[in-house]
Amino acid sequence: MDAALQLDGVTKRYGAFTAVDDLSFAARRGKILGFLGPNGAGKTSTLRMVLGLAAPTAGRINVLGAADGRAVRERIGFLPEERGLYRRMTPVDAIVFLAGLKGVPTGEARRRAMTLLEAQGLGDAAKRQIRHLSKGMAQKVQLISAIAHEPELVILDEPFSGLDPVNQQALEGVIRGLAQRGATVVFSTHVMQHAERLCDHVVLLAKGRKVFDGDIEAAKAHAPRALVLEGALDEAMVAALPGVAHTHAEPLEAGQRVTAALAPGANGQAALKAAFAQGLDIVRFELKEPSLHEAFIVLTGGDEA
Ligand SMILES: Nc1ncnc2c1ncn2[C@@H]1O[C@H](COP(=O)(O)OP(=O)(O)OP(=O)(O)O)[C@@H](O)[C@H]1O
Repeated sequence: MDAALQLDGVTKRYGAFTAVDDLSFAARRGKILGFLGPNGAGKTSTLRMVLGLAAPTAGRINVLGAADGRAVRERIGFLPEERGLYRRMTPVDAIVFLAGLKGVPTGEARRRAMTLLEAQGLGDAAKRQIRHLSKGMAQKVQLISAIAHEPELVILDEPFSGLDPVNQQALEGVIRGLAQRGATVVFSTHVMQHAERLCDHVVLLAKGRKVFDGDIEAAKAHAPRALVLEGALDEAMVAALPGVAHTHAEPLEAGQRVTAALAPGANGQAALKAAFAQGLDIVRFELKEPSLHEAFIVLTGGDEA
């Protein structure tokens, strides 16, 4: 199987409420999959079913050849959304203990723990009790404890939450490193910027249903590109340019900024050429690609991430 993880028609109901609705997708080996959706979309419920912490109401899961994560737990690394480690243990001891549960001999686990802690700038904190570490440091230790047994499949539930921008960037580096050494990474997030930078593939979930499955470029193609013009402009003239679907104007100190959303497939260069040909008083222009966040809003029908 080319996929490390595959879901077919997976549904999870809590009583009459459907949290995950007929969900199918696959995470290819050695790739980074972003599992995206607003709060309450069903991401955690899905990951819990993959791990075998909850049973699907319907559908099938194949994770590293097993029906759920329990039979292959030594080959999976998991960072839960709820954080917490043994507060009176040191980072090294916590990592060695958890790696030991996954079959890594103590000496080897200690060596890996020190290497990973040092790589994360936590060499000095390695032998202090976890309760004395900052929240961000403790979170890094928890991440390390999820990957010290060198799992084939790494599942991270909202790994960026609670980290400052510097540590978020460091975590992006860790995730890239995991994929470079051949691991499959699945991470959930409601922050699109991380997914946009990291993912080979994204699955978007809204209210339990999959609304998109594909690469970042394909996701972005769902949102309009825009031509942004600044100057002493007449909004109606911009709206009449070829390929412009609708416009939005904001006042500037001098003149205004008109953002013209382009119709699907419209040629932005042609619209810009026409703007100059018509003598519009343009002092600045930009052809703007949509962000994944903008695509997400279109795909979820305005359900903000
Ligand atoms: N054990 C449960 N019993 C009843 N409802 C639940 C249970 N667990 C989750 N839900 C509901 O299912 C929906 C999906 O929750 P889930 O935690 O899977 O979403 P999520 O996408 O991970 O969101 P978040 O990022 O907020 O954790 C939510 O409406 C939640 O209230």
